Amino acid sequence: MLARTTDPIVAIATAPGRGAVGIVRVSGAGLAPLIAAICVRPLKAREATYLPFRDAAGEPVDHGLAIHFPAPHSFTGEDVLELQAHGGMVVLQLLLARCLEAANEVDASSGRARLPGLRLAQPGEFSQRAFLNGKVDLAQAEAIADLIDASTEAAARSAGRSLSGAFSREIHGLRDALIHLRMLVEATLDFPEEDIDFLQKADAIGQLRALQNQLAAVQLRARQGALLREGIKVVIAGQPNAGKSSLLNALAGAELAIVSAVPGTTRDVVAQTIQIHGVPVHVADTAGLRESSDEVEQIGIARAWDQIESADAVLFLHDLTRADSPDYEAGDAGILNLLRRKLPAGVPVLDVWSKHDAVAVAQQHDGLSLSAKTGFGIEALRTRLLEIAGWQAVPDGVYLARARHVHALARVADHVSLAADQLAARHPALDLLAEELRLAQNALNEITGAFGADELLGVIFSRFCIGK
Ligand SMILES: Nc1nc2c(c(=O)[nH]1)N(C=O)[C@@H](CNc1ccc(C(=O)N[C@@H](CCC(=O)O)C(=O)O)cc1)CN2
Ligand SMILES: Nc1nc2c(ncn2[C@@H]2O[C@H](COP(=O)(O)OP(=O)(O)OP(=O)(O)O)[C@@H](O)[C@H]2O)c(=O)[nH]1
Repeated sequence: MLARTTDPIVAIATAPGRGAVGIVRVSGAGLAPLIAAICVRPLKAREATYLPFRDAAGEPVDHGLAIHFPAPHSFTGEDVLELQAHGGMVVLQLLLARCLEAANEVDASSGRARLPGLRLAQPGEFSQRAFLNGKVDLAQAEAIADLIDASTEAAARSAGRSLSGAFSREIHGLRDALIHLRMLVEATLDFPEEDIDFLQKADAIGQLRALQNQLAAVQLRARQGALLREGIKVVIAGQPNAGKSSLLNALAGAELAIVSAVPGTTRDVVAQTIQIHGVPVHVADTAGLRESSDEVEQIGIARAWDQIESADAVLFLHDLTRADSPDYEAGDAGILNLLRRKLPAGVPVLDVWSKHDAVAVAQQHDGLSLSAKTGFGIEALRTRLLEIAGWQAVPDGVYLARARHVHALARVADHVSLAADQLAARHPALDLLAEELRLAQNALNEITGAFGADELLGVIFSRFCIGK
């Protein structure tokens, strides 16, 4: 875990490797003495200045652009210095080392180190400071990481939406509605002579219902967003030669796994992430399941079972060309039995009939028939996978939410629903009602990272006159 500190920090901000430009970024308080040591000229606030970056002997390490963002108007809210140099790893390492060295040099005018305590930043530390200094809330800070990690364009777009605060604004809207309700309930508690009529007059039930609708809409979008971020894991399983590797290749549109008529070709797991309408689907091709005396094949089969046990969905392949052989069918039935026993409840197993092109008369089977060779049925499978994933296109787009947000929202919904039960009761227990609403707000606050009960008190006292 990242501890909360205010030491000055430095890091290479750009990706490792070669690039046209690379950036070394420093954040902390009072960077002026450091800037004076490295930059040959003073820097104007938030203005790029082209100059040599000097080493201890005054020799240029590189020529580049330096920008000083004085606090609080920077990414972190602290003083930030950016050295935008040429993007070679050695150059950037030299600049990084130069920053650490210059920080420890004694400044002639003050007799102190130029930037005492400058150290390498830990992962996420710049963003953590942006959060601690109120530049972004927790959901936005997470969106920065998600934007960088986005594996599909849809995921990147929705992370961008969260970063700009669209998700946080929805959470704030819910929070305001909750605070308003709590205010009514707490006032009723504090001034018992107002009793339950007061809640009725204020249409507390109507307000709670509106809140529930609003919450359901946010939950839907957050769930879809979490799906875009995390995707689902689909495992292709079946007997040897069923066409598993061919199906993976057809879905991926590339020759990833070896296809051959020799049963037992695939040994290791071959995994590939494909996109279906922007949803990342992590597909794993596995070794054909059968009794085997081959040691390597046994290891492959054990790995196949490991994959199956962590799947969100299993595609079970049946070879149509062998479907009328009783032995083959008995083999499939046996594996399916085992599969259902090993899989956690709720994980769907989709029966997929392969090699549709190779049979003269297409028999009717439950499930999906397809041909990896001709592509027949592949689109239908992709659509089916999206359904299994629970994907729904949401108008106005989704926010790139995390499982954490989805869980927090579910807890909010639970508490709000318990509050609704109380309110609907003939004799509502106001203290329980107030407590459920308080817990709902706490769960909401976990999403944006806003805590503090004073917030609520502030609102109550600003709107209610105690003398009333
Ligand atoms: N060169 C560079 N590019 C970058 C970053 C960076 O740190 N350096 N970023 C790093 O992630 C992102 C941009 N994030 C930033 C967020 C806020 C401020 C900033 O100066 N905020 C001030 C002023 C805002 C304003 O003028 O409106 C502030 O919040 O007060 C800068 C970068 C992406 N591009
Ligand atoms: N006609 C036809 N043949 C197919 C199709 N899919 C796979 N095959 C053939 O079936 C054989 C086995 O295919 P693979 O994809 O290697 O099967 P697998 O299930 O991965 O096999 P193992 O690695 O042994 O578990 C190969 O000869 C493929 O060419 C298809 O859609 N149509």
